[in-house]
Amino acid sequence: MTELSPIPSPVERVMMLAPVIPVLVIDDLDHALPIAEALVAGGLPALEVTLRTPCAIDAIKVMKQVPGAVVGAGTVLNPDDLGRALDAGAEFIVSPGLTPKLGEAMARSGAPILPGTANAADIMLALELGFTRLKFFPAVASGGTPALKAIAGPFASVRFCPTGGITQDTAPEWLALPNVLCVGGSWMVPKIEAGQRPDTAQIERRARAAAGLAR
Ligand SMILES: O=C(O)C(=O)C[C@H](O)[C@H](O)COP(=O)(O)O
Repeated sequence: MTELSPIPSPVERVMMLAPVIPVLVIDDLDHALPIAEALVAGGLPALEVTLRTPCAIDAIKVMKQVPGAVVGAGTVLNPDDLGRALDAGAEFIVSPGLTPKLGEAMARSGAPILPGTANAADIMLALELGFTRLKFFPAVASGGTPALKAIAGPFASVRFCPTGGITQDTAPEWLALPNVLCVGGSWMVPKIEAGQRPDTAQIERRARAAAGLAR
């Protein structure tokens, strides 16, 4: 089994930018810039914009204007989503799960990719496709840290970004695992009610606390 290569792959470089990748649901395009600025100012440069809202693709383009931001797309469900995200300039791609069709398109794209996996079969499909840096989703519901500890046995060369149900308080247990490079989570940016502006001071504070987590 190979250990971590001394030269980090492009996706590993994204994973190492900060201990936490914020997972963002942008409902209003006007929120994209202030949210990205606050997260980057707080020390979280890698931003995952989920393709769950109509303005997500435009939000990726807007956030890329923030100096220091490395903007990726999440909730990439199929090759179409992948194409739209890459056309918008997404610098990394995250999927919640993995299918052969999506996996082959992701491998062909050559982009930095974190395919979603939840169990040994998913991880084996990812390895067949050449991916060794994976999202573990939904992390808590899929067995939490005991699951990822058990996975380290047969899959010693794989490194993960667990996401789903992780908070500022529980992130340290995950970041302490040797097969975890970073975690993903949405807790830095609370849901913004219609008509409200993002509370950028709060977002920056939460980002700074997340960026300060040890790994
Ligand atoms: O949309 C996707 O592509 C996903 O994979 C789901 C997100 O990663 C989680 O929804 C974030 O989880 P929370 O931090 O528990 O909110």
